Amino acid sequence: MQSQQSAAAGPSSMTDVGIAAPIAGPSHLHRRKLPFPIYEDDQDEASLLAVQAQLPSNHFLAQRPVTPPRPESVIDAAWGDRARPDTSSLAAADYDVSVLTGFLPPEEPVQSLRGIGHGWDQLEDALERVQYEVSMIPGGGVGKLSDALRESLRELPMASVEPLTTLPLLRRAHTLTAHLTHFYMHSTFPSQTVVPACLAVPLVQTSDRLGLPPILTYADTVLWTWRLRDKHLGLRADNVEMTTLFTSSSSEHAFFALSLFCELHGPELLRLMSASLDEAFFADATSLSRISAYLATIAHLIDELTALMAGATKGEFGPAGRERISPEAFYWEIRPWFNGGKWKYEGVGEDGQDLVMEWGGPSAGQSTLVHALDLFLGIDHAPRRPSSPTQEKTEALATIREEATEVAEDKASSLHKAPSDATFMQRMSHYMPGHHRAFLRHLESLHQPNPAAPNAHVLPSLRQLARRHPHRLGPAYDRAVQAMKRFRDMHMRLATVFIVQQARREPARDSVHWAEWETKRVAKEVERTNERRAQEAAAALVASSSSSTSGLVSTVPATEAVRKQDKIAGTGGTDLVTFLKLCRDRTTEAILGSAPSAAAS
Ligand code: HEM
Repeated sequence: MQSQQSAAAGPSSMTDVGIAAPIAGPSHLHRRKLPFPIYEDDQDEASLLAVQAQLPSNHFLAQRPVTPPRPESVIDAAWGDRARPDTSSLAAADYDVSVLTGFLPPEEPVQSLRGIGHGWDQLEDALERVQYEVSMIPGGGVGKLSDALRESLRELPMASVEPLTTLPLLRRAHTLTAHLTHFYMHSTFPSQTVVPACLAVPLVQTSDRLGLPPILTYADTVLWTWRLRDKHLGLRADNVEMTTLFTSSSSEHAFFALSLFCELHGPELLRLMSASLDEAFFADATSLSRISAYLATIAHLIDELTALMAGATKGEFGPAGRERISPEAFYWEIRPWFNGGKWKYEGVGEDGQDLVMEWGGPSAGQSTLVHALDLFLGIDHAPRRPSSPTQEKTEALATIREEATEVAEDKASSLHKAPSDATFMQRMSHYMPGHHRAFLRHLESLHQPNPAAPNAHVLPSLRQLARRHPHRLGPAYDRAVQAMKRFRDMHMRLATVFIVQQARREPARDSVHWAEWETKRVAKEVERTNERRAQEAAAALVASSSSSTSGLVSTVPATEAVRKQDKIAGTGGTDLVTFLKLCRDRTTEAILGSAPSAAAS
């Protein structure tokens, strides 16, 4: 285990932060002399940053939240010291990552805060009541909670964070208050816009201690929301079940279990990454062949994640191949509970004033595991330099227009806008627990010069090594990146089946979404009719005027509202198809072309 101070000084690999590598590796050889000069990447970072700064805020990379991340300084240092001894894993407390469970907590999450007092019993009771009521409402219950239950949520006691002295207790408190908040906000349709103080205050306080935003996150719905069926068998796919659901349906259970099963691959992936970085330190012939072998296993494990997702599109995944997520239930009944939004949080300001914040809902895009793989392989999601002056001009114009809209919107609220230079992946990292975000930062820092020790060796990234040794390492590197590309190809298919296709289908007539869907359908119908009439009129005009050569064929422009409605947003609020395709394309770009199948895949 490593202290925060020495981690900041820049340890040479993940092993240094406590991700001990049980895989036979040469960590005892760390004193060997470096056999190569420091490799310089040829990217012009300054001009890339300049381009990032121009991104319009509705760009896919400027994905929600628009509320800036909460500063790390809000994490109470005194509390941190008290909580640290409780991270009783073999991994570094600094990063809350375990060799045995990866980004999942090393022990079964706390299932309930009953008995710790200070109002938490009432919150647990309320969760049980609301889960029961929703489970009895056909169609998922979004927007259909009884007034009495909604009222009772508003009148809960203000739970105190005082007894939450350990990470496991805080995790449960966040999961509990975030779920209750989403139950309350989506209890009506349209949703509520004010988070009552009894939910907002403990949610914000636990969020600040965990380095999370005050909204439901991937950590609340996957990482911290499981229990073991048999306590003696330990954490494995056939011995785990999800808890704290919205609809209690088997589809919702399967949806979260899918991500959990992916996370179960975390420990092995992290060990292999760690061992590879240890070897990268030397990069001699032996090390390169070891890294190649590790990369082959990494590619195989990524393919297992892809296979899990392939099973999900067929409705058969999991240990017994029987897990099934109904795409309709996911889209119309489960997913609406996750939605974030621009909400007023009562009483959470420094002087107890209300604050308006806007956050997106949970998404597996917040999985630290996938971000770590991208960082490890050097798959770069940062915005690229515009390829032509015209494109640059278009982006600049879009920025100006966006800024004008933002100014108008800002007048109406106390909302702060996020800087537009953050990439989607960076933004998603603000939805990760603070420790995991710090882990990613640490991974990045491994390959950057340490200002405190300017003459110290900078560890080459795997990509840099593969470029330096195209014959020895290139093919293995490319195969791992190709595995990530297959993962993203399959993920796009998943998003198509579960979101794009469902958005085109009619919801159930008794669903709260039906009226909205019908309005949109009618608007589209009107638009199509108008376009057809305009074309017919133009054609008639051309036919009747033999002298006309100008071909004045025009169409009535579609209304902006309809166009906006046509955009299908992701669970975290992105323009889905464009965004996921771009993530896939960035992965393809990382392929060096060394593997035999590189060109073909
Ligand atoms: C039915 C299952 C799934 C659906 C419908 C789905 C949908 C989406 C959507 C809509 C996005 C766009 C970003 C957003 O708006 O949040 C996204 C992003 C993402 N999802 Fe999923 N997802 C599913 C399962 C998974 C699983 C199992 C993983 C793996 C842990 C995963 C990993 C990611 C990642 C890493 C991103 C960021 C984009 C990228 O890196 O390619 N998703 N997902």
